[in-house]
Amino acid sequence: MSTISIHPAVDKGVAAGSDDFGGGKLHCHCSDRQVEVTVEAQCAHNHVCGCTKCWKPDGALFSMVAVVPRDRLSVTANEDKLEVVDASAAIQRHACKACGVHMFGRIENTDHPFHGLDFIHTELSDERGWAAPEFAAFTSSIIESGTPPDEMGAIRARLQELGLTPYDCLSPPLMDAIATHTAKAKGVL
Ligand SMILES: N[C@@H](CCC(=O)N[C@@H](CSCO)C(=O)NCC(=O)O)C(=O)O
Ligand SMILES: [Zn+2]
Ligand SMILES: [Zn+2]
Repeated sequence: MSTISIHPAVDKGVAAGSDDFGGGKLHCHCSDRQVEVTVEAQCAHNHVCGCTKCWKPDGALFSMVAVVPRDRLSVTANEDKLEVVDASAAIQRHACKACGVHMFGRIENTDHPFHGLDFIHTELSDERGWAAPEFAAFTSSIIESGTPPDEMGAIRARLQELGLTPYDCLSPPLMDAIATHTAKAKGVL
């Protein structure tokens, strides 16, 4: 067994989701007055992300993050505990002020390619059946959090072993979708 911890949800192998899964509730890590977010949809584009902005559980090198339609997500308990971590970021991450967990990330810029989608961490749900992570995004960015560059070879090999192909931005289909959006906005497509 590898000693590299990518993320607790994948370290023992990536479990497949369920085709008929329709969503669930996310809870923050507080023992008292937990923030609750209700998601009435299966997630899409689940991935592990090495960027410095996504919330990672203690000890994990990567976050695990997916998207759902924003109209399928609502805060159903203790919304007063939420605050936006960085209002200038494209993805505004609504975090619990007490425990620091990011409950959802929302894009308010209507011109953004992913506007209409909210970012969630499915590990915050007790339900099983969420679509599994498919790839690793922003792999090189873990260096920005202090990972020594000479460990990257072993980390990329572990990601490959788990079936999470490492990319340094998003996956090719998502990068193509972003470029298509930009090309249409410019009028060249
Ligand atoms: N090297 C930077 C990269 C940060 C970054 O661009 N993150 C992506 C992916 S987040 C989920 O996949 C992004 O879209 N960020 C927009 C935002 O965070 O608002 C770093 O590590 O910080
Ligand atoms: Zn909390
Ligand atoms: Zn990220």
